[in-house]
This record gives sequence, structure tokens and C-alpha cells, in this order.
Amino acid sequence: MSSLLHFSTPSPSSRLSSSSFRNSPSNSLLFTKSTLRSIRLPSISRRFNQNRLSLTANASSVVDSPTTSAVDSGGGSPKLLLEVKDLTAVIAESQLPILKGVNLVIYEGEVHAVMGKNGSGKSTFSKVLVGHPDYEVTGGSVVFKGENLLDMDPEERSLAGLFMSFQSPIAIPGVSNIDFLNMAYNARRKKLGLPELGPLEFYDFISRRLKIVKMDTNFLNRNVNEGFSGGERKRNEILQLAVLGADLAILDEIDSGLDVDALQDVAEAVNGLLTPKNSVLMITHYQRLLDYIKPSYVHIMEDGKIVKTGDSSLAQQLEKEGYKGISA
Ligand SMILES: Nc1ncnc2c1ncn2[C@@H]1O[C@H](COP(=O)(O)OP(=O)(O)OP(=O)(O)O)[C@@H](O)[C@H]1O
Repeated sequence: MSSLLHFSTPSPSSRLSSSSFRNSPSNSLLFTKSTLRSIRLPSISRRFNQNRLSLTANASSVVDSPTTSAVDSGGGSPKLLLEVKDLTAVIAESQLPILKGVNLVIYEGEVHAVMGKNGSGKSTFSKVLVGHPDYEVTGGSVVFKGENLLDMDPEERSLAGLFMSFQSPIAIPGVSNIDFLNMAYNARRKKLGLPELGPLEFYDFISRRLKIVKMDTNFLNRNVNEGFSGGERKRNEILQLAVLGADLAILDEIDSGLDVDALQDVAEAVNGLLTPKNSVLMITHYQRLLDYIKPSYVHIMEDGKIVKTGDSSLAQQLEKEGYKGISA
């Protein structure tokens, strides 16, 4: 288990390269290629296979996802979670402006949907929030839970409670899902000063999380996203969210590639993870997702800006009339 390293906040000199970011299955934890190569554990998945039948639930030693459970769940008015002011960003390589002054405020317990034509900047916005190195912020501010998000490394953002499910989750050959999730989960616990969960405790914990997303245990032993269908990858992203928890989950087109039953399962899983203390920012093209995950607000993005905000009726109007029918 000694190879479970590299999870502490990287120093500025060890900032992750853009290729390592792209090779991460989610921003929940960023693995450098060398980190991934260094995973030489007596594979947890193999041990689980051996021990599975003799497992007994040890619920008392298992806690909920740390970021969410660590948050005070007492009453009071909802707190400000994310405040984006006049955010502008360019593509790092070409310096082409994509975000041209995004403003958005999210409070705890809210679900925000961002819609907009292809190429309007929705994915760029979400990737800028998680610190994707393909983009450079050129102006504005982003405050997350009272902290300047733009000052944080991608890994710090994740450990602070930001999760992003990518539009096209990538595979990590040679790393099993359960090993990956166990390491990511323990990295978070370590960050929170909690003891790490051993393999058996983690297996018990993750088994319950698998039920939330209605995934078969076989997926635990398969390499991260390797050979997964598009829908299975999306479901696996939600499993990562269910395991790691998040104060703000950014879900980029989780509905794409899902059959109708899978869409319902994934939406139910997301709804099951929502509490009055956490929030979701989801990017979607279709009203159908919003039938299952009810948004507090719907935003329309156009040419790198949010040009209109409304309630779910805005998405219904869009479905009927298209973007031509929506005037800013
Ligand atoms: N890394 C990049 N390199 C070059 N161009 C990029 C890059 N990232 C984004 N763009 C361009 O920025 C614009 C916005 O892209 P983005 O993916 O944010 O749009 P979107 O609103 O999410 O679109 P869609 O609905 O089709 O997913 C597009 O013209 C895209 O080609």
C-alpha cells in the first residue's frame, strides 16, 4: 500500500501537466502518468475477490463521503457556495477568448442547469472551474466556499469539494476501478484528518454506493472505464461522485449516451446524493434530464456568457421554440 502516494497537494513546481489532467478519469483526483505506473499494490480487487464471501458488514467503522458529511448539516439559511464574477478565459495555446464575462451564483442546496448552443462555452466554463490547464483565466473572480478558487491547483479544488464528471470520461488501463476509488477516497480522508479505510471496510462502503448507481460489483474489478460502454462510463462517473462526495458536483452532459432506463437510474442516483448542503451544476442540451433532476435555475449560455436565467419553464420553452425563441 506504500504506493498510495502523490496525493498531497502538489507544490507549484510539481503542478500537473495538461496531459496528466486529460489522463484523469475525473478531476476527483489527478494522477500523473508516473503515479499510475507506480500503482503496484497487492491489488485490492484481487484480494476482494478472495475475501468477498467471508465479508461481514462493518458499518460502524464506515463513514459517509467525507466532503459532504464534514459539512455542518444544521439549520439556518443556505450558504453561498460559488460566486463567479465577470469570468473571462482564453484557450491557453492559441489565446483565443472563449469565456467572455460569466456571472453565476450558487447557494447550497441548489441545482443549476446550463444550456446553450454547441460551442457556446459550457464545457469550457466547467473545465475552467476545475482548473483545466488547457485554459487560462484572463479576468474576473471565482469564490468557492469563501476561498479564491482560481488560486488553487486542480487537486486542491477537488479536495475542497468540487467534483466534475467529464463529457467524455477517459479510461485508465491497468488500474482497477476499486483501487482507483479506494485511493481517491483515502486521499480525501487523509486530507480531512480521518483515518484511511482498509480494503475490507472500503469494500463494504463501496458496495452500498454501487447500489445507489445500480452498478454490478463486476465493474469494481475492471480497469477504470476500460471497455465500458458510453452509458457505463457515465454511470461510473456518478459512482465516483457517490464515493467521493462533493459540495458542488459539475456534471457535463451526463445524459448523453444513456438509454432511458440508465438516464433514470443516473438521475435517481444524483437526486439521492443531493442534500440541502450540496449543489449540482449540470450542463445539458435536453429538457428530459431536467424532468428527472429538477433545476432551481436554468441558464442559457451564448458566446461565452450567461445571457438568460430562469426556472425550469425556460428549458421547456427552449425545447419547444429552440434558441431562436429565447431572447436575451
Ligand atoms: N482546448 C481547446 N482547443 C481549441 N478550441 C477549443 C478548446 N476548448 C474549447 N474550444 C472551443 O471553444 C468553443 C467552446 O467550446 P465548448 O466545448 O466549451 O462548447 P460547449 O458549449 O460545451 O459545446 P457543446 O454543446 O457542443 O458540447 C468551441 O468553439 C470549441 O471548439
